[in-house]
Amino acid sequence: MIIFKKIDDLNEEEIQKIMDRNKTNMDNILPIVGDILKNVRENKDSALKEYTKKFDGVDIENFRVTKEEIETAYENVDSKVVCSLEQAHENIYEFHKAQLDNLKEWALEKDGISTGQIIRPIEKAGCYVPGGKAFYPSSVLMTTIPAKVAGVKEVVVTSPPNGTKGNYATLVASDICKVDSIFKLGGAQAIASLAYGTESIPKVDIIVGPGNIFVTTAKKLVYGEVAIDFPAGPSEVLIICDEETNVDYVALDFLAQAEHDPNASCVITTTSEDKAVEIKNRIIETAQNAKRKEIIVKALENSAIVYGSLDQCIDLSNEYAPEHLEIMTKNPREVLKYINNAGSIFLGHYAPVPVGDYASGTNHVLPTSGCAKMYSGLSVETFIKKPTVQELTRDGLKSIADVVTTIAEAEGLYNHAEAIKGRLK
Ligand SMILES: NC(=O)c1ccc[n+]([C@@H]2O[C@H](COP(=O)([O-])OP(=O)(O)OC[C@H]3O[C@@H](n4cnc5c(N)ncnc54)[C@H](O)[C@@H]3O)[C@@H](O)[C@H]2O)c1
Ligand SMILES: N[C@H](CO)Cc1c[nH]c[nH+]1
Ligand SMILES: [Zn+2]
Repeated sequence: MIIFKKIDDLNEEEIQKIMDRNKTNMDNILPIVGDILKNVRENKDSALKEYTKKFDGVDIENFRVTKEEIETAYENVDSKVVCSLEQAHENIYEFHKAQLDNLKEWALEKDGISTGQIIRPIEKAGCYVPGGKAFYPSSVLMTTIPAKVAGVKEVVVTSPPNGTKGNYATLVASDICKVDSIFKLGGAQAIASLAYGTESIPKVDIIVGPGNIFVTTAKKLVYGEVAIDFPAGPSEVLIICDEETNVDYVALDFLAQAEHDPNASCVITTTSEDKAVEIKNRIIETAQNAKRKEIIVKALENSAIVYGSLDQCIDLSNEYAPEHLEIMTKNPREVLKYINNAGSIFLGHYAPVPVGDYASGTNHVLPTSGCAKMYSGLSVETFIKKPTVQELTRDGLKSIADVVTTIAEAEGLYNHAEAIKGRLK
């Protein structure tokens, strides 16, 4: 645990340490990822093969998953898993369909000037599905369902090959989601291939999905060449507690996030020192016998428990802008009124993050490392463009002509002014 302290006693360095969570030293990562991007851009499939051998230990001839591989995947996945993926699909689809239904085209009409916004999907989306320290068939659902609901024509998935057999449940989830193509390819090289295109991998218009530091850095570096969703790196949770909070639940939820990655981070804020001590002891005790203990112990090092007034807890949470925020206080809806920055918010004692990770319907691809200050999680809107439209009658043009020509001439752009004047002669 990096910090266990009263909020009032935190110095600037300690606050910064909490806000920085797991910030990896980018001096080491940037050159590695930069080289990967350059190599893939220049050498395409041959570079992809080289990196897949180097980082995933797999010799690969064909990146594209075949029909036969999908059939084999179904044979190897428990029918209960298939059913659960289908049920989760239903809930996630329903939630995202509601997002689409609430996205409206609209128009304004004023003095012969009609303006408005229309809605159009992005045409090609690449969905990155992680597969390093854990498998993420659920991320197939979370990335491809909103794309499909938005009306994206071509939705492709890439995920690390994980041995020659691939990750069966990821393939099954992709089939359930009617993904157009699936590729056995992970890491920064997968992001590069989707950004630039190779002999095997199509260039896309937007790349979305979570991933480790290599994947997230690659996404940031190809931004501009393609659209990206936002940085969705190592998982994090901040839990706001008070005297009423059940400490067992806090410990469980802490571990559920920590098990994702040694770089995952968890912050607990609570209203008294006694409660903070109780929570700390319970977390340490629970971690002792936890599965995936090795990862959890490392993630604990990126974590903090702090205590102060409820207002201070809320302020700290807003400043931290967590990927997931759990409010396990007496009146969570009251606290919610003051929350400004969080990727996804879980209220009360019976809404642990894993329900949103898998099946309640909300999306689990969420901004990390403070990006919830400026981004929302993945949604149908991520895959939607909103071109503006205008149409003017002659009278409409007349009514606005003076304003337009005056500003155009003030900018020295006389031909802009003429485009108006020439029509009204
Ligand atoms: N924020 C979100 O919405 C969200 C959702 C789900 C998961 N996650 C996070 O996604 C991450 C998944 O990470 P992961 O590692 O399990 O899977 P991953 O697929 O992101 O990364 C695995 C790939 O990383 C590459 N790689 C590994 N070591 C490398 C090295 N030394 N140099 C270059 N490339 C290397 C390999 O190519 C490998 O295929 C976790 O941090 C998890 O917390 C975030
Ligand atoms: N908690 C992760 C987002 O940080 C999402 C996830 C997928 N599977 C399990 N959990
Ligand atoms: Zn999770």
